[in-house]
Amino acid sequence: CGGKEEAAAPTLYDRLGKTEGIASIVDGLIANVGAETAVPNSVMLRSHKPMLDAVNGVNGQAPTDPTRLQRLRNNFVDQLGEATGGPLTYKGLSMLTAHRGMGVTAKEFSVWREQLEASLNSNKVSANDKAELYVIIDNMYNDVVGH
Ligand code: HEM
Repeated sequence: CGGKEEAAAPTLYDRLGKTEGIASIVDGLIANVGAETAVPNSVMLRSHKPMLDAVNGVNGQAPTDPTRLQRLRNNFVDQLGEATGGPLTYKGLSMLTAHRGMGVTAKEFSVWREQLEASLNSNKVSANDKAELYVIIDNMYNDVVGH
């Protein structure tokens, strides 16, 4: 070596491509969830309808909260950017508070996780890095499901 500083091992945040890579994963997840809400017998539509209605407007009415999805997206990027060891700071609600009143079911969680998996695959995240991210995600299961 000989340098003054050892290079720190890359964090999961680094390996996912830093903020840009995480944003791409989150945008893919959101696109996949959005597409799933449009299929017949969608599993995700029930829980997401209030947000979709607020963003899109109902029956030709103006949207009541056009930036709601964008706020969720930015909060999610911050949350993962922090949880994977990056320099971002999550400023959103706790997972329990964010999902309270939604009554998210185990089935809904598992379909949501499939949308995440598809985004991780299209972003070419390695099996190892996916496993590490799923530890973080699955730790939140009890705060997300059943409230
Ligand atoms: C571990 C898994 C999950 C994580 C990490 C997560 C993360 C988040 C985050 C960060 C927010 C925004 C909180 C805020 O803005 O303060 C949020 C909101 C939301 N989540 Fe999740 N979520 C997860 C699972 C789910 C599942 C399984 C569903 C439904 C099937 C779901 C539906 C929603 C909806 C509908 C909102 C929001 C919002 C609104 O009304 O604006 N989430 N989630």
